[in-house]
Amino acid sequence: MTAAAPAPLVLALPKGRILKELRPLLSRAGIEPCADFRDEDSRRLRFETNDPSLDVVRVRSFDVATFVAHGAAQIGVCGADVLMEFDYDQIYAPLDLGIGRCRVSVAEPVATAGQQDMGAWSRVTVATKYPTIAHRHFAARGIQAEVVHLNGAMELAPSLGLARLIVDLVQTGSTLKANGLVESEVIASVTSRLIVNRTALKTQPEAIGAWIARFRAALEGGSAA
Ligand SMILES: Nc1ncnc2c1ncn2[C@@H]1O[C@H](COP(=O)(O)OP(=O)(O)OP(=O)(O)O)[C@@H](O)[C@H]1O
Ligand SMILES: O=P(O)(O)OC[C@H]1O[C@H](OP(=O)(O)OP(=O)(O)O)[C@H](O)[C@@H]1O
Repeated sequence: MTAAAPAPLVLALPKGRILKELRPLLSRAGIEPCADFRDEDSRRLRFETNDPSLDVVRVRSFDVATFVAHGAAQIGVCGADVLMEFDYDQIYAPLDLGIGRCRVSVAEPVATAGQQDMGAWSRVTVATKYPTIAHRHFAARGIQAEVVHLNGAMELAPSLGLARLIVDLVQTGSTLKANGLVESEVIASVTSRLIVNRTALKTQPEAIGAWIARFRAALEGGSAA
């Protein structure tokens, strides 16, 4: 009797902007998801690849970290912003993929920028989808952040009286500008990372180590397939 093939490893990929930038790197790493993966209308969430030992799942960027932290996916790609927000100890991030380059910043209305001394504040209202990062950032300055948790369109919050400041991602700055805001402080630089589940890496070091090596080779410009 032949032994059953081991279950494929699961690679969690974020839908949205990172995925677009990631496609060439996936190809260089020799990963070709099945045709449905490219079909944005497909309702499938899990896809086979050209390698029977690897399946891909397509989830929201924040959820990539959750799937990998819990070992539901063994490997993933997500932004350093997401890793900072959750700080999961089960996640090991061995590679900076150099894509999804942006920063997590504080922004405020351009009309009142620089007019107030933040050092004198004890509290501030902040709209963000990064409550932990915001709390930590302002706490380090002795300011208690009262966070209004939004999932998008943070830029509307100051003008509509929801919060004084926002903490959000900035790349070109055009979203801030279009909404009358200005970047006042950079909290951290962000790129996307390859992440792996620590337990999976311990129990399947060869298989997962080989995928890390393939991504590393792909980054260095060679084809790893
Ligand atoms: N303007 C940007 N420029 C570069 N990278 C960005 C930018 N905005 C977000 N990112 C990176 O892409 C990741 C996903 O972005 P975001 O949370 O906006 O999701 P999305 O691509 O809009 O898709 P979804 O909201 O459906 O998950 C972020 O965690 C961040 O690392
Ligand atoms: O500095 P910029 O180049 O303007 O980029 C910044 C914008 O990009 C991200 O939003 P995204 O486009 O992903 O929309 P969403 O967060 O509403 O999904 C981020 O939340 C900012 O709104």
